[in-house]
Amino acid sequence: MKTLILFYSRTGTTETVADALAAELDATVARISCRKYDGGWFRYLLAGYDSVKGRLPKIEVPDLDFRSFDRIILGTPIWTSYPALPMRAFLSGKPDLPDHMSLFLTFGGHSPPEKAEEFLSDLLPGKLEARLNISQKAVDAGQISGPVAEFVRKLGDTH
Ligand SMILES: Cc1cc2nc3c(=O)[nH]c(=O)nc-3n(C[C@H](O)[C@H](O)[C@H](O)COP(=O)(O)O)c2cc1C
Repeated sequence: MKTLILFYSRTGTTETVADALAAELDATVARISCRKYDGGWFRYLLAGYDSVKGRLPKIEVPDLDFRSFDRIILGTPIWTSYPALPMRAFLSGKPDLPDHMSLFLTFGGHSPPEKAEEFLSDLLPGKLEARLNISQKAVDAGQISGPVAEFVRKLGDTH
């Protein structure tokens, strides 16, 4: 099964999970970039401010034919209880995505991930096949192999 993992990551946490999933699934990994929020504290504050306002930024998306993949797994951090703006900007462009979509979120821990999950799933066609929420603390502590294995198992159950 040809799998794409498409993620946004400002500080590397979501990227770590993307790489771990890619290794398990033999998947292609691609990154959505957004220069506006790259950097230190000022960019962090700007990201938070824009997120509260719902101000979608300009992003760079890899030039890929998304329909050529059997399934896509989207990965994003949570910002102000919502999916990070670069992922929201990507989906608001109504990309032509396959029916088999899954999702993973990373978060700092001060908000439950369900709201961001529902927000994203409303922007996607069809039902999500598998979901994974993982805290930055777990990623930093290297405690992701269990949740990653569980997510991969769920994906396997759907095909
Ligand atoms: C602007 C901004 C807002 C955030 N808001 C939340 C939040 O509402 N709830 C939460 O649990 N974590 C929040 N976080 C923490 C991130 O979700 C967490 O650190 C994430 O793992 C970072 O992923 P990354 O390293 O891939 O960018 C926020 C981070 C940023 C930069």
